[in-house]
Amino acid sequence: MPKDKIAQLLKSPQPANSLSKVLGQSERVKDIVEECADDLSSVNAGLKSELLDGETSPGVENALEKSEAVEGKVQNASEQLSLVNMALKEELQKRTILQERLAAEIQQGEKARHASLHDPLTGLPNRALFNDRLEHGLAHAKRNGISLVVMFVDLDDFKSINDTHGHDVGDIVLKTIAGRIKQASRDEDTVCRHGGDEFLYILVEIKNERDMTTIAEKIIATTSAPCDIPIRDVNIRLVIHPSIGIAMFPADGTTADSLVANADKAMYEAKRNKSGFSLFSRL
Ligand SMILES: Nc1nc2c(ncn2[C@@H]2O[C@H](COP(=O)(O)OP(=O)(O)OP(=O)(O)O)[C@@H](O)[C@H]2O)c(=O)[nH]1
Repeated sequence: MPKDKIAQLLKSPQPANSLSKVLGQSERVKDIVEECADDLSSVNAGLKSELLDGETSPGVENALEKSEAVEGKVQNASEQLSLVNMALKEELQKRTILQERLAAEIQQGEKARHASLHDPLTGLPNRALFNDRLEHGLAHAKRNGISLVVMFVDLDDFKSINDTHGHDVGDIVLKTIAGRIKQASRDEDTVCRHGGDEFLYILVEIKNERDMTTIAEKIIATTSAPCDIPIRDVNIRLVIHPSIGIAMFPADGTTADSLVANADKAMYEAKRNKSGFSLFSRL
């Protein structure tokens, strides 16, 4: 279901709420009618006892007949109202169940949408969402004549962590590093898990090479901070270094594919040289 439709559904007055208001009003009317029936009943009982005592004026018998007829009608109305209110209650229950089901389905749809666009291990956007954001970012950059940067981040010797300490420790390291890079990024930028130990980072409106360098150094610093991981009563300290390749729109590529491919090439250069990061424009 489209997002705006879901928002509209959630904002619109809940049908069960308005029905519950109607039911409340109807219950109050029923109470009043029942009160009237009781009042009439006691008036009529008084009139009857006067008739039996023979202390009546000539019109009383007539009045009692009419009043008893009204009492019957009011009682009937009260019974009818009881039936109406019972039907309203049933309808209210049905609508409440439907509303709950709809809310659960909307929530499930949202969860499925989130799962299809995010990496289950790190919670970061996945490749599909990254591609979408990159296409949008490029369209925006082209329209406004501004820059956009793609950074390709790959962890060095990550395989040895899995091999030495096991896959579970490798997973904790990936989650930790993902969280750190995400925390170091600006809200308007996108960090995604490209797969394995690779992350992609889209930065918008980077003004110059010095800014790119500063950000790359920040990612290296946050990634390389020691990871303390408790396993089976011992604490192990791991230090992971990244290699980062940087490609900038429009100088290093004008399409999503070319920017990612060129950032990847620059990353390999950084890995080869053990330089931390490398700019595609300098290869
Ligand atoms: N724990 C864990 N490991 C993963 C996951 N996905 C991929 N890997 C492992 O990540 C490792 C990636 O290794 P590579 O990038 O090929 O090699 P590397 O050791 O990092 O070496 P360089 O990249 O050359 O520095 C492989 O051993 C994969 O099995 C994951 O979700 N969890």
